[in-house]
Amino acid sequence: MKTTVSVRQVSKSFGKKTVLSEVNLTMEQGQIYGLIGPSGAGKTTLIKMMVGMDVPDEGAVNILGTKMPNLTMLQHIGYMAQSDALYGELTGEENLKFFASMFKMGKAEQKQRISYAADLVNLSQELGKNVSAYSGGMKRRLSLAIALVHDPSVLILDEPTVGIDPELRQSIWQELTRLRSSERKTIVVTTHVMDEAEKCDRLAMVQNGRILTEGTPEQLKRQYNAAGLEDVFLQAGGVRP
Ligand SMILES: Nc1ncnc2c1ncn2[C@@H]1O[C@H](COP(=O)(O)OP(=O)(O)OP(=O)(O)O)[C@@H](O)[C@H]1O
Repeated sequence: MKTTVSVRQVSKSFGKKTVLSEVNLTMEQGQIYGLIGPSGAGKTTLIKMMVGMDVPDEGAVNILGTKMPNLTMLQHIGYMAQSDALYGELTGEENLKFFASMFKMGKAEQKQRISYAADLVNLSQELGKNVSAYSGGMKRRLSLAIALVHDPSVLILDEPTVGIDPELRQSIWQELTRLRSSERKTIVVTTHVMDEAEKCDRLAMVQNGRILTEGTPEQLKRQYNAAGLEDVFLQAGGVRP
């Protein structure tokens, strides 16, 4: 197995508040890796370090063997932030073209990738509309399409399915699973939804900037003798005995 994302002894504070404390994680090619934990646990801060938008005070994050932040790595990383960074006055298609143009891609490939990404999130029929007229769910879908448009080998998705209806959520997860299995992508995803956590190959439970526990969903349930992941989480966090 090839390690694609490596987080080593990462600590981070904002002022006096310690947000991450000696975090170690290893993610591999062909793996969906879930980060779960309560609001404010430090998941987004960790993800921003993977993307290179923030730097650790201590420790290091490596993506595909390269220490982050590193601008050239952006070609290999697809990032979907928690809040959508879209141009409202442009159409969906223009947004996709704009982001695609930042990457090395021929015209024909760009067209094919835009059509694939828009199809995947079921937006093909809406691409001509200005994004300011999109619903919240449509904006999330467009953000996901943008994260995928340059065919990155590492996908980092911060709560990708918030505001997306159950049917599309299911088809997005089907596609994430296919990208993992057929294209051997590494997919890092944060979620608050336990049935999405069940679909991950491995999970890390984050609380107060520390990794409480880590493993496959099955391992975690066995370790805590729990029926479901929610129970594991409550036990690991000391909420339930
Ligand atoms: N730039 C910043 N300056 C100061 N504090 C920050 C900054 N960014 C994050 N924090 C704080 O760090 C803590 C962790 O935030 P983070 O966004 O990483 O949590 P999270 O686990 O992603 O939460 P959620 O599930 O709600 O997205 C919070 O207390 C937050 O207020």
